[in-house]
Amino acid sequence: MTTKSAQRTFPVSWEELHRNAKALAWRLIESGPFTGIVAITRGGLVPAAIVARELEIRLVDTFCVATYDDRTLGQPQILKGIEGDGTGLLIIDDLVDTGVTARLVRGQLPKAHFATIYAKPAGRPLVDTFITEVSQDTWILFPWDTEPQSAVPVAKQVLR
Ligand SMILES: O=P(O)(O)OC[C@H]1O[C@H](OP(=O)(O)OP(=O)(O)O)[C@H](O)[C@@H]1O
Ligand SMILES: Nc1nc2[nH]cnc2c(=O)[nH]1
Ligand SMILES: [Mg+2]
Repeated sequence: MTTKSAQRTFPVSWEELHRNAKALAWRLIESGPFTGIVAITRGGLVPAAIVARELEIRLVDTFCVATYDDRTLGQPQILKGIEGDGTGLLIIDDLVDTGVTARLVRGQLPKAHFATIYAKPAGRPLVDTFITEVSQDTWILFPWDTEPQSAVPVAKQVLR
């Protein structure tokens, strides 16, 4: 999704992220066992760490791909892939939006199980397991991309 079409933001706290990643682990129990986890960098790193802890999987690798520059969708660039067809592997990313990243990774690892915490409608058919669906015009703000700052008082925000 590009900046122009994103109309609302959905901030996610560390606590919420942790809770949702644990919920994902619970759901994935039925789809395993998995021989290892592949985190899609960078967004999949934190969710993959939590799922690896919950599923007691110590073999964790990365599939390094860059699709967005800030909020602008581009051509996905593979910086590091994974050998093989993905048999027995669990791929974790933070979300699917347009599905461009997921389509690329699935093409490389067709036998792997693909899981995300969040899914938007366009990317949803590309994910095997996810926890929360958000609308296509929502931009999810992850805790690693945000910092607390002073908020403008409500009275000052009201147009008179
Ligand atoms: O379904 P799509 O439209 O492909 O969007 C989803 C991808 O976009 C983000 O990654 P990004 O390329 O921004 O890199 P990052 O994970 O390093 O932040 C996100 O982490 C997913 O990997
Ligand atoms: N942080 C973030 N990255 C994205 N990449 C594609 N869609 C999104 C989104 O909604 N939030
Ligand atoms: Mg990513």
